[in-house]
Order: sequence, then C-alpha cells, then structure tokens
Amino acid sequence: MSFDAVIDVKDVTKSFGGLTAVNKCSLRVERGSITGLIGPNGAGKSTLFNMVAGNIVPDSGSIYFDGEDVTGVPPYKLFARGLLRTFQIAHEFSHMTALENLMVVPGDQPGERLANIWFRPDFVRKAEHHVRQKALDVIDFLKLGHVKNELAGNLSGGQKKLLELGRTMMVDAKVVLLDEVAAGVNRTLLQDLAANIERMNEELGYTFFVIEHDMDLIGRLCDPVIVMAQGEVIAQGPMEEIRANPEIIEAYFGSPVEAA
Ligand SMILES: Nc1ncnc2c1ncn2[C@@H]1O[C@H](COP(=O)(O)OP(=O)(O)OP(=O)(O)O)[C@@H](O)[C@H]1O
Repeated sequence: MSFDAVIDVKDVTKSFGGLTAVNKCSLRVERGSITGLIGPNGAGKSTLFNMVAGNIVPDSGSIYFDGEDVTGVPPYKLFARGLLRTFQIAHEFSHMTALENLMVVPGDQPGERLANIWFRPDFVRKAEHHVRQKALDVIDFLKLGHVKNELAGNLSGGQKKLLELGRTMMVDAKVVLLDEVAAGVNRTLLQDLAANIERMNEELGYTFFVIEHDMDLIGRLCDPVIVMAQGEVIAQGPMEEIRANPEIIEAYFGSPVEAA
C-alpha cells in the first residue's frame, strides 16, 4: 500500500518533570485523510498535538511535515507552511463581525504597510477587495451568510466553531488540527460542522488531524483512528475495528466505546 504521510511523527517523547506524557510515540497522518486521535484522559493526545503544532518542543524524536523535519519549528512558521490549528475566537476578535474575523486572517496585507497606503492606494484597494471576496466565498461555503455582519461574540457555540474552520480556509492550509471541535456544540450544528469538515476534505483536499471525545463524530468522520493510552499508540485502524476490539475497549475505556 502506498502511503503519503503529510505528518510523520517518529519516536517522539515528552516528559513533564517525572511524568512521561508521550513515550516514544510514532504515527503518521496520510495526506487527504481525516485521521482521528482518541484515548482516555491523560493519554497524551494534547501533548502530542501540541508538539505537532509547534507549541511544545519534544525532548527527543522528530516530526516531519510534508517531508521536512519541523521538530521545534514554532507555530507561526508552520502556519506559513500550511499547518494550522483551529483556535477559539479570542476576546479581542469577538468585537469584530464574522466577515471581519475572516478578513484579518491572512497577515501581511498590503494595507497594513503605511508606505503602501500613501503611495500605492489602488494596489491596497485591490488586495483588500480580493481578501473580502475570499472571505465572502468562505462565508458562502460554510453557509454563514445570515450572520456575516453579526459580531463574532454574539454567535452560537457551533457558529463560532464554523468560523474557526473558516479562518483556516482563508490561508491555503494543507493540514488542519482540530482539538475537541464538538465540545459545546449542539447536535444540530454538530452535523453542520461535520458536513463542512467532510466537504473541506473531499472538495478542497484538506487533511484533518482530529482529537475528539465524541465517538459518534469520530466514527462518522475519521479513517483511520489512532488510539493512545499512557503516552503510547496502542492501536490504529478503521473505527469499526477499534470498536470491535474488546481488549482496547476494556483495558483503556473500561466500557464499550459507544458509551465513552
Ligand atoms: N504542561 C504540563 N505540565 C505538567 N504535566 C502535564 C502538562 N501537560 C500535560 N501534562 C500531563 O501529561 C499527561 C498527558 O496529558 P495530555 O493533556 O496530553 O492528555 P490528553 O490525552 O490530551 O488528556 P485529555 O483527554 O484529558 O485532554 C497528563 O498526565 C497530564 O497531567
């Protein structure tokens, strides 16, 4: 089987004091996949994610993104290369509209440089028009047109999550890391959110790497699913296989996965 790993984690370890949160962990995320990462509380999922996203530097081991060693590369540089993590709409952004929240994502806009505003106003206007058009396209794609002029702080939990997804679409992301995207989202909007993740994956070619406690959502979206426990990868495969593996379920969830 050919395997095109867009994220390749090799033998990565991270300890906090005496506690080894991630222990010689290796895993790969295939380009174009929606890969899930599950496991009980304290399994090391967030620590692993933080290392992939550049927020934490591993003690040992390597992380490759798109074939290049990015171990210890900070998040803003990974962002520029197309590896993005969704982040909650920050307080300061809650006072901007949904549309404005999208328009501020691509940094380094020509209008941010004073010299351009003074000497090249047409250039600035065209660039802003382009960003606005892109933001409107994203709003359309996510079917958020009815709230585009609403302050982000007034959106529902699910709409905020959609907007977070939308922010990743403003730059040309190759891989999006989603951390507990279902938390605080009602069931109806969760279906919207899931449908949009699928569309971004199928229609726009995004790869997703997803930490999630909602097993229904993992089952719907993810293939493969990687299971971590006590800092190690203990299984991976399609969700049906994971669900059907009584040893994993009993040993690491203590109950059937459906009830986790
Ligand atoms: N900054 C830190 N300092 C000290 N210990 C930490 C730190 N971050 C994580 N840990 C510990 O490392 C272990 C793994 O934590 P981590 O948050 O990665 O697990 P998780 O699988 O994401 O759990 P959850 O599902 O509850 O979020 C836990 O025992 C946790 O207490």
